[in-house]
Amino acid sequence: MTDRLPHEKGFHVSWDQLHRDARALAWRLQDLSPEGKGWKAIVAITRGGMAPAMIIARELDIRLVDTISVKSYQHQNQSEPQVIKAPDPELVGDGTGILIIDDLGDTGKTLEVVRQHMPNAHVATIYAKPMGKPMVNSYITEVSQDTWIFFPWDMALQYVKPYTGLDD
Ligand SMILES: O=P(O)(O)OC[C@H]1O[C@H](OP(=O)(O)OP(=O)(O)O)[C@H](O)[C@@H]1O
Ligand code: HPA
Ligand SMILES: [Mg+2]
Repeated sequence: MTDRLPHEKGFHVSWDQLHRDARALAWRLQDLSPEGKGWKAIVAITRGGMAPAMIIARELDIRLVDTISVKSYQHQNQSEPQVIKAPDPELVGDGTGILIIDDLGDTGKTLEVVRQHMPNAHVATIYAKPMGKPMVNSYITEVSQDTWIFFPWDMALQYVKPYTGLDD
Protein backbone atom coordinates (compact mmCIF):
# COMPACT_ATOMS: atom_id res chain seq x y z
CA MET A 1 0.00 0.00 0.00
CA THR A 2 1.36 3.38 -0.96
CA ASP A 3 -0.48 5.36 1.77
CA ARG A 4 1.17 3.54 4.68
CA LEU A 5 3.28 5.74 6.93
CA PRO A 6 7.00 5.06 6.82
CA HIS A 7 8.11 3.04 9.82
CA GLU A 8 10.54 5.39 11.50
CA LYS A 9 10.86 3.45 14.73
CA GLY A 10 11.50 -0.17 15.58
CA PHE A 11 10.08 -1.88 18.67
CA HIS A 12 11.95 -5.14 19.28
CA VAL A 13 10.10 -7.71 21.36
CA SER A 14 11.97 -10.60 23.03
CA TRP A 15 10.39 -14.00 23.73
CA ASP A 16 10.42 -13.13 27.40
CA GLN A 17 8.59 -9.86 26.82
CA LEU A 18 6.05 -11.53 24.54
CA HIS A 19 5.43 -14.23 27.14
CA ARG A 20 4.85 -11.65 29.88
CA ASP A 21 2.55 -9.54 27.69
CA ALA A 22 0.53 -12.57 26.51
CA ARG A 23 0.08 -13.68 30.12
CA ALA A 24 -1.03 -10.19 31.14
CA LEU A 25 -3.57 -10.25 28.31
CA ALA A 26 -4.85 -13.67 29.42
CA TRP A 27 -5.37 -12.46 32.99
CA ARG A 28 -7.32 -9.46 31.69
CA LEU A 29 -9.52 -11.73 29.51
CA GLN A 30 -10.35 -14.08 32.37
CA ASP A 31 -13.38 -12.08 33.54
CA LEU A 32 -14.60 -10.79 30.18
CA SER A 33 -16.43 -13.82 28.73
CA PRO A 34 -20.19 -13.39 28.03
CA GLU A 35 -22.14 -13.76 31.32
CA GLY A 36 -18.91 -14.88 32.98
CA LYS A 37 -19.41 -18.41 31.60
CA GLY A 38 -15.83 -18.79 30.36
CA TRP A 39 -14.57 -18.80 26.79
CA LYS A 40 -15.86 -21.53 24.49
CA ALA A 41 -12.83 -21.60 22.19
CA ILE A 42 -9.92 -19.58 20.86
CA VAL A 43 -9.49 -18.74 17.19
CA ALA A 44 -5.88 -17.80 16.42
CA ILE A 45 -5.19 -15.63 13.40
CA THR A 46 -2.29 -17.31 11.63
CA ARG A 47 0.49 -17.05 11.77
CA GLY A 48 1.32 -14.24 14.21
CA GLY A 49 -1.56 -15.05 16.56
CA MET A 50 -0.50 -18.65 17.13
CA ALA A 51 2.21 -18.18 19.76
CA PRO A 52 0.12 -15.66 21.78
CA ALA A 53 -2.93 -17.97 21.44
CA MET A 54 -0.98 -20.92 22.83
CA ILE A 55 0.12 -18.95 25.88
CA ILE A 56 -3.39 -17.58 26.50
CA ALA A 57 -5.00 -21.02 26.01
CA ARG A 58 -2.66 -22.43 28.63
CA GLU A 59 -3.32 -19.63 31.13
CA LEU A 60 -7.10 -19.87 30.76
CA ASP A 61 -7.25 -23.68 30.38
CA ILE A 62 -8.93 -23.46 26.97
CA ARG A 63 -8.45 -26.73 25.03
CA LEU A 64 -10.40 -25.87 21.89
CA VAL A 65 -8.21 -23.85 19.54
CA ASP A 66 -9.03 -23.28 15.86
CA THR A 67 -7.40 -21.01 13.30
CA ILE A 68 -8.31 -18.47 10.66
CA SER A 69 -5.66 -17.85 8.03
CA VAL A 70 -5.40 -14.36 6.64
CA LYS A 71 -2.70 -13.29 4.27
CA SER A 72 -2.04 -9.60 3.74
CA TYR A 73 1.61 -8.63 4.18
CA GLN A 74 4.66 -9.49 2.12
CA HIS A 75 7.48 -8.18 4.31
CA GLN A 76 6.39 -4.61 5.25
CA ASN A 77 4.09 -4.14 2.23
CA GLN A 78 0.34 -4.62 2.63
CA SER A 79 -2.23 -5.83 0.09
CA GLU A 80 -5.96 -6.60 0.59
CA PRO A 81 -6.35 -9.29 3.27
CA GLN A 82 -7.61 -12.66 2.00
CA VAL A 83 -9.07 -15.45 4.15
CA ILE A 84 -7.36 -18.60 2.90
CA LYS A 85 -8.68 -20.90 5.68
CA ALA A 86 -11.78 -20.33 7.85
CA PRO A 87 -12.48 -21.85 11.32
CA ASP A 88 -15.09 -24.61 11.82
CA PRO A 89 -18.48 -22.81 11.44
CA GLU A 90 -20.17 -25.24 13.85
CA LEU A 91 -17.66 -24.38 16.53
CA VAL A 92 -17.57 -20.60 16.14
CA GLY A 93 -21.18 -19.81 15.11
CA ASP A 94 -21.65 -16.01 15.17
CA GLY A 95 -18.63 -15.66 17.46
CA THR A 96 -20.43 -15.62 20.81
CA GLY A 97 -18.02 -16.89 23.50
CA ILE A 98 -15.15 -17.02 21.00
CA LEU A 99 -11.84 -15.32 21.70
CA ILE A 100 -10.00 -14.20 18.58
CA ILE A 101 -6.26 -13.74 19.17
CA ASP A 102 -3.66 -11.97 17.06
CA ASP A 103 -0.23 -10.53 17.76
CA LEU A 104 -1.21 -6.98 16.77
CA GLY A 105 -3.69 -4.68 15.08
CA ASP A 106 -1.91 -2.29 12.70
CA THR A 107 -4.30 -0.77 10.11
CA GLY A 108 -7.07 -3.02 11.48
CA LYS A 109 -7.77 -4.50 8.03
CA THR A 110 -7.02 -8.10 9.01
CA LEU A 111 -9.31 -7.83 12.04
CA GLU A 112 -12.04 -6.19 9.97
CA VAL A 113 -12.12 -9.24 7.67
CA VAL A 114 -11.98 -11.67 10.61
CA ARG A 115 -14.81 -9.85 12.42
CA GLN A 116 -17.07 -10.31 9.40
CA HIS A 117 -16.80 -14.09 9.98
CA MET A 118 -17.52 -13.86 13.73
CA PRO A 119 -19.31 -10.56 14.53
CA ASN A 120 -19.96 -11.40 18.21
CA ALA A 121 -16.45 -12.61 19.04
CA HIS A 122 -14.10 -10.81 21.43
CA VAL A 123 -10.96 -9.66 19.63
CA ALA A 124 -7.72 -9.49 21.66
CA THR A 125 -4.23 -8.57 20.50
CA ILE A 126 -1.00 -8.14 22.43
CA TYR A 127 -0.11 -4.87 20.69
CA ALA A 128 -2.23 -2.23 18.96
CA LYS A 129 -1.50 0.79 16.80
CA PRO A 130 -3.96 3.73 16.73
CA MET A 131 -5.59 2.75 13.40
CA GLY A 132 -6.08 -0.84 14.57
CA LYS A 133 -7.47 0.00 18.02
CA PRO A 134 -11.14 0.42 17.00
CA MET A 135 -11.12 -3.22 15.79
CA VAL A 136 -9.67 -4.54 19.07
CA ASN A 137 -11.67 -5.21 22.26
CA SER A 138 -8.65 -5.92 24.52
CA TYR A 139 -4.93 -5.28 24.13
CA ILE A 140 -1.90 -4.75 26.35
CA THR A 141 0.44 -2.18 24.79
CA GLU A 142 -0.12 0.61 22.27
CA VAL A 143 2.67 1.69 19.92
CA SER A 144 2.62 4.60 17.48
CA GLN A 145 1.51 4.07 13.88
CA ASP A 146 5.01 4.76 12.54
CA THR A 147 6.56 2.01 14.67
CA TRP A 148 7.29 -1.40 13.18
CA ILE A 149 7.07 -4.18 15.78
CA PHE A 150 9.72 -6.88 15.39
CA PHE A 151 8.52 -10.16 16.89
CA PRO A 152 10.91 -12.72 18.39
CA TRP A 153 10.19 -15.28 15.66
CA ASP A 154 11.53 -12.79 13.08
CA MET A 155 14.78 -12.08 14.95
CA ALA A 156 18.01 -13.80 16.03
CA LEU A 157 20.74 -12.96 18.53
CA GLN A 158 23.68 -11.36 16.79
CA TYR A 159 26.86 -9.38 17.49
CA VAL A 160 26.63 -5.58 17.83
CA LYS A 161 29.56 -3.18 17.87
CA PRO A 162 30.37 -1.38 21.18
CA TYR A 163 28.92 2.12 21.63
CA THR A 164 32.28 3.71 20.70
CA GLY A 165 32.08 2.00 17.33
CA LEU A 166 35.49 0.42 17.93
CA ASP A 167 35.59 -3.37 17.78
CA ASP A 168 37.47 -5.21 20.54
O1 LIG B 1 -3.92 -4.58 11.11
P1 LIG B 1 -3.27 -4.99 9.82
O2 LIG B 1 -2.71 -3.81 9.08
O3 LIG B 1 -4.12 -5.84 8.95
O4 LIG B 1 -1.97 -5.82 10.20
C1 LIG B 1 -1.87 -6.75 11.25
C2 LIG B 1 -1.66 -8.14 10.74
O5 LIG B 1 -0.47 -8.21 9.95
C3 LIG B 1 0.36 -9.26 10.41
O6 LIG B 1 0.04 -10.50 9.81
P2 LIG B 1 0.54 -10.89 8.34
O7 LIG B 1 -0.57 -10.65 7.37
O8 LIG B 1 1.84 -10.23 8.04
O9 LIG B 1 0.74 -12.45 8.40
P3 LIG B 1 1.50 -13.39 9.45
O10 LIG B 1 0.74 -13.28 10.75
O11 LIG B 1 1.38 -14.74 8.84
O12 LIG B 1 2.92 -12.92 9.57
C4 LIG B 1 0.04 -9.35 11.89
O13 LIG B 1 0.36 -10.65 12.39
C5 LIG B 1 -1.43 -9.09 11.91
O14 LIG B 1 -2.16 -10.28 11.68
O1 HPA C 1 4.45 -3.65 13.05
C1 HPA C 1 4.33 -4.81 12.58
N1 HPA C 1 5.22 -5.81 12.90
C2 HPA C 1 5.12 -7.07 12.40
N2 HPA C 1 4.17 -7.44 11.56
C3 HPA C 1 3.26 -6.50 11.20
N3 HPA C 1 2.20 -6.62 10.37
C4 HPA C 1 1.62 -5.42 10.31
N4 HPA C 1 2.26 -4.52 11.07
C5 HPA C 1 3.31 -5.19 11.66
MG1 LIG D 1 -0.83 -11.97 11.21
